[in-house]
Amino acid sequence: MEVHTVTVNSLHCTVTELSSLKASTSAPASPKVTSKKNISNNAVSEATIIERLNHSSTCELEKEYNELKNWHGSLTGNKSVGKRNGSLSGDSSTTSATPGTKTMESGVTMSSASAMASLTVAPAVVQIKKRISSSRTPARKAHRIKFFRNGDRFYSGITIPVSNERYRSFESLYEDLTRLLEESVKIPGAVRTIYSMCGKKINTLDELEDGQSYVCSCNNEQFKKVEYNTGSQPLVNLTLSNNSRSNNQRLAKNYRPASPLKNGSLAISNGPITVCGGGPDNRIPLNASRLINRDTVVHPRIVTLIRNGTKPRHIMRLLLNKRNSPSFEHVLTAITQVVRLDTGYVRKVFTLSGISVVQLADFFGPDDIFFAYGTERINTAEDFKLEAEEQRAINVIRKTLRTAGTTYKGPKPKMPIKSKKAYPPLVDSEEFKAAPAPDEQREAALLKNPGIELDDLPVDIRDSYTLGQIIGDGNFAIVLKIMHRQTGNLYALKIIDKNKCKGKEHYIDAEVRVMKKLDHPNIISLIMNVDKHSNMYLVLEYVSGGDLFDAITQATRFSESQSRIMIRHLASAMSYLHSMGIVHRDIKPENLLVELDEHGNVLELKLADFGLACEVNDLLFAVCGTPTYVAPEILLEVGYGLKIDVWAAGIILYILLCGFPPFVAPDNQQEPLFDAIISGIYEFPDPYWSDVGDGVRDLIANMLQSDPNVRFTSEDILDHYWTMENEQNECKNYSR
Ligand SMILES: Nc1ncnc2c1ncn2[C@@H]1O[C@H](COP(=O)(O)OP(=O)(O)OP(=O)(O)O)[C@@H](O)[C@H]1O
Repeated sequence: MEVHTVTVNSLHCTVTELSSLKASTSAPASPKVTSKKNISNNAVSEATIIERLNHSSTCELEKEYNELKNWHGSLTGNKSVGKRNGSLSGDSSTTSATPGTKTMESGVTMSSASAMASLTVAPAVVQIKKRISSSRTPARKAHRIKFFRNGDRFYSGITIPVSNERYRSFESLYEDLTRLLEESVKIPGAVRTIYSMCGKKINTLDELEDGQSYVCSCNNEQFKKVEYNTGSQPLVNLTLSNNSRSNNQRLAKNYRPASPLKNGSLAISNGPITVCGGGPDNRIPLNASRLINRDTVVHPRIVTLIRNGTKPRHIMRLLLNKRNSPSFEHVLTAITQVVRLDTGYVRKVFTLSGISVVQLADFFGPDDIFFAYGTERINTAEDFKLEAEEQRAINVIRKTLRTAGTTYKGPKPKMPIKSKKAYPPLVDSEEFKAAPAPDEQREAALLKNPGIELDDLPVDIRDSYTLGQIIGDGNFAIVLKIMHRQTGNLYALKIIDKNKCKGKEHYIDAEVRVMKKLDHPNIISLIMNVDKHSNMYLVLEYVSGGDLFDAITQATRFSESQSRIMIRHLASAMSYLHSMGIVHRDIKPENLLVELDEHGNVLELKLADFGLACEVNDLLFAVCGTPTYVAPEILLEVGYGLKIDVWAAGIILYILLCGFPPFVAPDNQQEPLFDAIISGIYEFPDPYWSDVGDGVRDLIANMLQSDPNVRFTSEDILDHYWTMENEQNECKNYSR
């Protein structure tokens, strides 16, 4: 017999429909379908179905259905229940259909596990189904209903189709809901009651309205009126028709309407959607409006949180940005992580004046101080009064807190002092034209100042290279330009003074060990190394444009497109390093070497100086780095890892765009600088930032996240939309 394909739902619905006709039939057990062979050989003919109809009880048919489901490999159960709203089509089948396969329309329902599954059934089933459908009383079309868990504002709910056919009693709906909720959240027992969103008890299936949401309560829990997570609305609400609009407006009476965002756009509140202005023509899809909401509302800002508890209460700050605040629920989660209530999740948030915060925009409006509550009772009279000590703490915060867009009063903050001596780059050819061959006297004179004897130079280096000018002078090393005699190629010779590194020799070993492993276009390559008694000699790839510190001093600040090139190169180098489990630990403009064009534009950037680099096998605790660029977790001594490099790169990106660092202290004093870094509070002050776009601000905010767990990785930097702009124009894709 020819085998055709329809979805398993058709079999299920046939069983369900048949069962509705046969509910009262008691008959001998039907022959069981237990194997693939049975199905394909017998291929469920019309006769078989009718036979079963006459002899099976509902429960037996259901049992057979379950056996089929268990047998069929493709029935792995997609949890999206009622995905196709009862419409059964062959396109979800996994076996190929022969001509004659039919697509069936039906208002019937499907179980969660069967939603995406397929089985082979004879086309006769279609005929039988049609016959049965026409011979029975008209059925109520399945309604798509969303269910939340009582009291859980974070659970996004589950939408299932509900019809009289599917659920012959409330008990069976309870059973299904218990099973489905258990799959995704912890529930204290079986679902026993269903409430409307206003807390009205639902007693019959007919009271469940299509496209609406309800709350499932387990055991005998009272209805909890919280702002349920309506982040994922039932499909029917994606656009507002006149009908759904009236429904929504009716329900909206129970909710505080969201504040209007843009003319005619939908404002999303924690309840049904409300329309702000305009007629039906202003309708826009919900998901689009959600984006408008997030993109227009969210900008990096620091809010102050008062944790509910015994007075004086804990006061803390949290940086909100597009990464941690894409939705209202995400902000609550971020607040939950910061305030750490004894009662767990933060479920209620109020402004200082006691207004309930119900939507994302409320976190980015005029209020920036919020009370955070869990499930505890709110004593409005007492809770919203601040004690003197609390008020003082808030005043201090207010003094230091300047949010984005504020105008910077006072002198422009300065760059820190350069940590290495700068040497003006010489015109390459001139320098070596003067000394094409080895000139011992000249070379000895060159090395005299740093106190190096010419005889100390390793033979390999003396024989192959001509020494040029000193081009760099760090804390532990000097760097000279050298030329390979045979090829005429330029290199840099870094001579590390071991005496200056007494007790820290392992850093030199690590620098060489790490550099030997590396091969990346944005990382200086190590050509050769020679270890001598008093010095370590490294022959390095040479970069002609000097370091980024000097480039910043020259340019004062860079355009977004120039900054983008640099941050891409830096992130590319970091992501390569980090993929090898190596942290640089001293990323700063002095350690970034640049190739410039004749106009001073940066063409290429390369990461240098691996003197503090090391492999990360566990959390690191050594306090090291350079103050302006040091990450808060280093200062807090809580252990750190690869993400400290991302922090430093965030500081550099900020500097590139405005010419000064985000965290500064008067007279470069370290203590207030460290306090500022630990506070995580910085700003994008006008006029320096007035022409800098939101994209790069967002990237910086993500790189300067105080919490390393939330902070971007180097890969995230490369994937950020601002970094990726105009990517085809440059950026080499390089992998190990
Ligand atoms: N490969 C190179 N090409 C061109 N210039 C270089 C190169 N390597 C280093 N320099 C220059 O030399 C300076 C000092 O080099 P480097 O940072 O490696 O020294 P250091 O003593 O390890 O520094 P620190 O003081 O951070 O320990 C750099 O800031 C840079 O200006």
